[in-house]
Amino acid sequence: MNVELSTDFKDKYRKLMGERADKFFAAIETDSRNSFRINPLKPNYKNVNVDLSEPIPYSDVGYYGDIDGNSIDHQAGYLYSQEPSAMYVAEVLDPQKTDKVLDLCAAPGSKSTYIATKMDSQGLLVTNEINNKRARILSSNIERMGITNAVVTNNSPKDFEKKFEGYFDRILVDAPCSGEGMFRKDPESVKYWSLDYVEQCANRQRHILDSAFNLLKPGGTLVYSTCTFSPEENEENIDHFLSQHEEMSLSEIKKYPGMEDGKPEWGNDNQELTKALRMFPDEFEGEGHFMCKMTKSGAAAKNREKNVSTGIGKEEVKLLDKFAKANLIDLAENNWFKVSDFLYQAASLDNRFKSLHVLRNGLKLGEFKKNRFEPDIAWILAIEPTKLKAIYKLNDDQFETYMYGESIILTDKPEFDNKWIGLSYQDKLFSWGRYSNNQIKNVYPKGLRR
Ligand SMILES: C[S@@+](CC[C@H](N)C(=O)[O-])C[C@H]1O[C@@H](n2cnc3c(N)ncnc32)[C@H](O)[C@@H]1O
Repeated sequence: MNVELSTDFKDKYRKLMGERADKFFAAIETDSRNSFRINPLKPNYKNVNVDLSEPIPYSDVGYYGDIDGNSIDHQAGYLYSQEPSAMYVAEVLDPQKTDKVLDLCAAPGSKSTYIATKMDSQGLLVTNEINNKRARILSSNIERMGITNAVVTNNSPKDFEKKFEGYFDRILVDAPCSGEGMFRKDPESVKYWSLDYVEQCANRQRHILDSAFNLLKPGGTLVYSTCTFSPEENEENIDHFLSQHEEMSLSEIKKYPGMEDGKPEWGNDNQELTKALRMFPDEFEGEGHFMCKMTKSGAAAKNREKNVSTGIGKEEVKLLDKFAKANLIDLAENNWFKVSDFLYQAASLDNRFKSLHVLRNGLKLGEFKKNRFEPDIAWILAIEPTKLKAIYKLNDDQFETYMYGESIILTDKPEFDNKWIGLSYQDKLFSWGRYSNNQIKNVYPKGLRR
């Protein structure tokens, strides 16, 4: 790996790290180790074509190794690529199944998707990204992983303050940062780095943290993380934040071998900062990271939720019923919610979400078209296979054909005669197929085809 560290960077860290600096610079020059997660939200989730012999010690779902982004395992949401250090953030946040969780800086979604699996897709996960293009990538990752408890929003942290004061039990601020910890994974990022850039990032992070404070319930938990080494963006910022908000205090984080304490000497000599956690690549098998966990004191006020109306008319219920009778074993009403012609199983019906730019609220079931209902890819990626009347198992050639956008011609008459069937490959549901006249018509979204 060829990482050209600037003189400013080297001088700064020589001063901060003393004798350790050369070992630290050398580690940034070495290759990083890849890792990935399996997805317990999927049926038979350990049935994947990857080596699971090297588990990551602090994660039930993380493994060292490489994955193929074009494989069925990836395409059907059984795998998610995430580097080892970043995996620990969701473990530190420790979301519970009844929590309302906010991931404030969430794209592309590696931490949100981990959080959702830890919540078993229950409770509420609001996953937000300020940048629209990145928010859409976040939304597609939420879909691929079969997550049903997430509201995906595209807002600035400030936008939340209007309606969501004291709303969330747990908040993650995985802050936009100078990315020093990612230099060896993404050597291009070295080019954007400067001493001024670090200052700009630190300033932006202070604003995001202040919003998070406003949105956190008394008694709630806030996790702050960055993938950078700079004291300004880590210990200094947290020391400043604690001095501004006396209700907030740091909590201990369990440290595994190679993980280090936060550095009080880098944060105004605040000894509480030893409770924070640092990962440096010369001591830890992962990229550079900082994490800390804080609690807000006080008792939570009663949360009065006002629900929106679901917006579904009698005609639409009939169309859905017709679809369900023909293609499903059963369909129980569950938070149905209509947005223009699209039907969702909402993650939240709380009226307050009207004030935000919501890209996805829960599970997108499908679309009402003229006289019919058509199911969405999101639904097949989240559905329990036993709920479908028919699943057609594609062979290797048929899978290739389908991924290239073509229909499947059946030579024998199949056992099913319903129109919408689940398609699986290597026992993983990945798409709907529309059956008629001995053909399975291709309905795989164009953006996902090869
Ligand atoms: C470190 S990345 C998040 C990575 C993500 N948590 C994950 O694990 O996949 C930080 C994100 O913050 C977003 N961001 C940039 N400026 C922001 C701001 N002022 N407020 C909130 N988020 C911002 C960036 O677009 C970026 O997607």
